[in-house]
Amino acid sequence: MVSLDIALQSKFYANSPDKVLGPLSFRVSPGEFVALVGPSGTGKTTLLNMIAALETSAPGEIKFNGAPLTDKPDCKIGYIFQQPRLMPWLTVAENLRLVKPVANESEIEAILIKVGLGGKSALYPKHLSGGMQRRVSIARAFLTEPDLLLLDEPFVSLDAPNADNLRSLLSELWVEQKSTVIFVTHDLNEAIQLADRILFLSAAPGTVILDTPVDIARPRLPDDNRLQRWKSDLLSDYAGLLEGVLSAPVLKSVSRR
Ligand SMILES: Nc1ncnc2c1ncn2[C@@H]1O[C@H](COP(=O)(O)OP(=O)(O)OP(=O)(O)O)[C@@H](O)[C@H]1O
Repeated sequence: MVSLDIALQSKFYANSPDKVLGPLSFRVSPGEFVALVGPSGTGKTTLLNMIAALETSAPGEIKFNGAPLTDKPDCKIGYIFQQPRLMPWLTVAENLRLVKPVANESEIEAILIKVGLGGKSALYPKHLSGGMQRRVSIARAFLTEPDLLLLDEPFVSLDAPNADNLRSLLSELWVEQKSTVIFVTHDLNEAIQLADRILFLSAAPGTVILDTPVDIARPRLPDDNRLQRWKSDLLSDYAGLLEGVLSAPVLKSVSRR
């Protein structure tokens, strides 16, 4: 588990004059599950990439346990992308070993059993359904027991039962491993179900316009009335503030649910 401190004035890409992010300042405590919700193009993926050192940041803008991020962060980071990104020419076990070459067969099988894929280690991605491939990507992230887990809309475009199953699986693994989590989503219901705290980002350039704890005791099931009540209260308390965020095209369907 790590704490994460973000303090950045601005983020630009070299090939564009437009500011993507900033100013942005927040802290994530060890073991905390934070959801980032915001309109499309507000820099959420950019921020995750900066935290994972896949994108440049200035010295001191990102700190793990109070220490500035370096090219090789000295904490284990798991990253689950929108698409599973499995190597099609490698088996399930070989895909998992990409992140942990020393993992032995029983370790691989143990994590596959946890994600409901026991006995599937020798299969190739093309033999798996879309939902199963996402399970492999979750197994790959948790195999390293990450201190910090970054998730970028991992359940988008899945059918509702599959997405529900994978959210439960994510919650179980998080409770077990207690990684610090940053979860990007467009789905407010999903954020409320999973997160300890939600940060709402403005339209680009992304800044935090609302930082709210989700004070609902766990476990939280998707059809739990407390989630809907909490959402209604949030939307009535902060209607004006969140209007821009929740009326963005990609979020419209969510706020109607
Ligand atoms: N490598 C890059 N070079 C230049 N501009 C980029 C690059 N990557 C992203 N951008 C731009 O930065 C802005 C933020 O993109 P980003 O993908 O971080 O937003 P996002 O909030 O994750 O969007 P979405 O919710 O649609 O996934 C966009 O305008 C995008 O076009």
